Amino acid sequence: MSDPLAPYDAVLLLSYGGPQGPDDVLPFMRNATAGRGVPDSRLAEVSVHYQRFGGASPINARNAELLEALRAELAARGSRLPVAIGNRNWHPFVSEALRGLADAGARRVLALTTAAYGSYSGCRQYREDLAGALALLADGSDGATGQGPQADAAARVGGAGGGPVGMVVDKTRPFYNTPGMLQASADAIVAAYDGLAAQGIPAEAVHLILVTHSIPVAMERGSAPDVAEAAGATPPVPGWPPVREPGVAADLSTEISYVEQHLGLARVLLPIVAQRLGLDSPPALDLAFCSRSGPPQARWLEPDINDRITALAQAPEPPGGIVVAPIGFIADHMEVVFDLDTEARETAEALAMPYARAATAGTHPALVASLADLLAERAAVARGESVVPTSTTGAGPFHTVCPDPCCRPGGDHLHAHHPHHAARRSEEDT
Ligand SMILES: CC1=C(CCC(=O)O)c2cc3nc(cc4[nH]c(cc5[nH]c(cc1n2)c(C)c5CCC(=O)O)c(CCC(=O)O)c4C)C(CCC(=O)O)=C3C
Ligand SMILES: [Fe+2]
Repeated sequence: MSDPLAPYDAVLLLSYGGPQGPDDVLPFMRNATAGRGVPDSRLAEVSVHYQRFGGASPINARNAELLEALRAELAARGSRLPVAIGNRNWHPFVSEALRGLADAGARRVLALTTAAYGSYSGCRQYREDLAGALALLADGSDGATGQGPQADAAARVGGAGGGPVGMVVDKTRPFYNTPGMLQASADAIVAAYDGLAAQGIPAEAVHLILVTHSIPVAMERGSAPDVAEAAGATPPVPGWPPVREPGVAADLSTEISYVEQHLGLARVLLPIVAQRLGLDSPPALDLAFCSRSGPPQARWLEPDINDRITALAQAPEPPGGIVVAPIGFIADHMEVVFDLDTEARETAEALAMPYARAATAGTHPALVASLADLLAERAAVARGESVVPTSTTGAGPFHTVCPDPCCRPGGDHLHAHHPHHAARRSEEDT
């Protein structure tokens, strides 16, 4: 009997990676910042965050839990495919994971990222990581030589297999718009409100702030620039039929930017939260950002979560408490345990503002089920079946291969194929 995920013969969970001990912190930070214009001062500052946690990022344990939950879910659905984890910036690197799968006989791998939203960082860059790892595998050099983090990985894999391998890897689409993300986010926010209610703060008095990772403004623009125009279509509307022909990358009319993806989730999430808490109207839509990086002169998405908390606390009628919900992350990794549980909490405490941080989705069964559905959806596409992707928001991105205009890093790379747009945008920037 064929596997429900056929034609794939392995699954790869693609993630960011994090140090496993104090000695890993500096080399990990060098990998994470290499060639990305992150100043040494920021590298040093973030290294201290990791050392505060004994040099080990919680991302490794959280990803191990997700891997186990996903394995169990796929097994329960009758799949026998091996599931491995491969990271961009630390062991096991993508090249190490693919070599392991190849040595076990895999040749057609389906990759799923731990990034829920599409942008260069969360989408195209993972495809670049896969391409780099596959190039090493194809000439067998992953066991010996190479460049950058993958090469470092390769040097340590040494001879596990070593020979050239031809392998194909496909990737699933971003999954912020799946039912599992919606349900896990709603459950977590309701639980955080309940925590404040137990301290005597009624839901009506609470202000909800949704939080995600800041990215450069240029990367936000590159995440879905002028895609409606590129497709010759009207902008995305709820209920747009997101039908995709087998083998065709995307319906460009449903491609929306990184920020718009968060707002799309928020618009379906807030009424559910209100209903479950018995509120007369949904909480105000308030999206803030954490973990700003990059050089000081670069523009990143704002407001920063700390600035937002300060502004609320100093408003004429401050809320009775705040719930901070990190919908941008699916697990409690460093951005969550440091930037939110440590820094933002201190900001709130200094202003005597009651603070509750909503849980991340983690291994919420609804999320794990949606991730398994996503793999099944992509496998059906690979088999040539016509598939209507599930979307709680009515919009994408649904692509599994970035259409040319989307998921661009921004900056000089933005609009490389649209010089007239580049000119217009640089005017806007000045
Ligand atoms: C959109 C996005 C996600 C969410 C999607 C996804 O999950 O992929 C994400 C996740 C993560 N980011 C992480 C860690 C870091 N991110 C950095 C730097 C950067 N992140 C960026 C964006 C994102 N990052 C960007 C545009 C940069 C600037 C440099 C560059 O363009 O790459 C740096 C460098 C130092 C700094 O400046 O902070 C570090 C150490 C960890 C691991 C945490 C742990 O160890 O527990 C995770 C899950
Ligand atoms: Fe993409």
